[in-house]
Amino acid sequence: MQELFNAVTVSKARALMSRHLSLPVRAEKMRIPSALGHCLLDDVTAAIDVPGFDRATVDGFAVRAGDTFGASEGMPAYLEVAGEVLMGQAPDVSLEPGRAWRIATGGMLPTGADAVVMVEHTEELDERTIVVTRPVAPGENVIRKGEDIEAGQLVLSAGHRLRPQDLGILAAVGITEVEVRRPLKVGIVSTGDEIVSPEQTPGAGQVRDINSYTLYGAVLSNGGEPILYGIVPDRFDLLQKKLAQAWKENDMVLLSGGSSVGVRDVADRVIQSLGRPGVLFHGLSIKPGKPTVGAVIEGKPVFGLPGHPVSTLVVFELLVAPLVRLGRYPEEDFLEFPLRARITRNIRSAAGREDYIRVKLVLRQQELWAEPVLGKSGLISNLVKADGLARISAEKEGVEAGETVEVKLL
Ligand SMILES: Nc1nc2c(c(=O)[nH]1)N[C@H]1C(S)=C(S)[C@@H](COP(=O)(O)OP(=O)(O)OC[C@H]3O[C@@H](n4cnc5c(N)ncnc54)[C@H](O)[C@@H]3O)O[C@H]1N2
Ligand code: MOO
Repeated sequence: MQELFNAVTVSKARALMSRHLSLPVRAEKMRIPSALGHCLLDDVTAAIDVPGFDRATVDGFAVRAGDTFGASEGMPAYLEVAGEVLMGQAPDVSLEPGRAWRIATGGMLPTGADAVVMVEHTEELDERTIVVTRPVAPGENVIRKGEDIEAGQLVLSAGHRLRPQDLGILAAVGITEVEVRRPLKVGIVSTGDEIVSPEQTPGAGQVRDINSYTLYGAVLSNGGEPILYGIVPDRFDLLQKKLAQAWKENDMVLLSGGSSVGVRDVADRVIQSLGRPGVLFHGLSIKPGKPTVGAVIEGKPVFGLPGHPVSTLVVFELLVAPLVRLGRYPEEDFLEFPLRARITRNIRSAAGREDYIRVKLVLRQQELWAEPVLGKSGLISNLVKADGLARISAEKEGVEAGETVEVKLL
């Protein structure tokens, strides 16, 4: 059979693209709540200890641990209640031996105290005396000064994408504004004489534009700024004009449809006409997603993604998402398919081609199983049913039921 594409592997495609890519790094100052999902440009170092003092992790009594050693129900330790720690204030006197201070969770330990006895392990004999029925070790029920974060410590590294807990640590060290990488602008174009916008009622032979919207969502959820350029008929001149505009106005361009080898598939030639070095590969040795065009035009990536909705999104995950997220492809050892699940049925694949199977994840007897969602790559419902993508490597001719596969959540 005639081979229509000169297909390359995903890693070869990445290497070809990387050689010519030059995505800009633009800085933007952002207040911490809105910086969520953005990438830090600089390392963040703590200027202070967090917490700035030893604090209780339980409600009870601040004590010298030594005063409780050997305490038991039968032989409790007797301690004099000398004061009460007020929240948000430093105790004004230190704790003398044989004494205890009432303290609430989060309160500051008086100097001299090195542990907290839980209120459940005490009994109040009278206003001023407690008995302690269990010993505490030094440091027990206490978060020590600097235990969370030490002054001078690196708390977040440059390039890190901010998650909810990262906003929390920035707040903890008093950094309310950070420099982040401004989202890359990604132009999205759909092509096809049969494609109409979702507002329109499709006539015979027409279908609504799906890919513009899945790609929009995919760019946004990877931290990019998507811009829709609408639907262009399969005509070289019209497509060239639209792509040239999208290329000029963005850092990256995604075209979906027209990437195969049919008479109306003009993606390859149009992209090639935009500038240098141009198309770097046409064809990926994967399924679905084979008819993919990858190009770089003066440092900016331009992709011709296959028109089938599943294929578009699979190729986006493999080749576009890392660029939107990081501005480059990750190192070889980066875990892109971090989950491991057992496949519920036999799946055949051809050697020499990576297969990406849509899967639903199910828990069976505490084990994670991946149930293939079967169906053609032209079916969007197929992707909606799936929780993730399972990868079958190029060396394999399939997987057998029960075999472990690598999965990435979608
Ligand atoms: N002779 C061959 N034919 C095809 C091959 C092949 O190797 N030899 N590959 C098939 C595969 S695999 C795919 S994937 C498609 C890719 O085709 P194109 O990228 O050229 O895309 P189109 O032909 O324009 O469209 C394919 C399909 O997808 C629908 N489509 C396109 N854009 C959208 C959109 N924005 N929203 C919803 N649906 C869209 C389009 O109507 C077609 O049904 O080629 C196979 N053919
Ligand atoms: O490779 Mo196609 O991209 O199966 O639908």
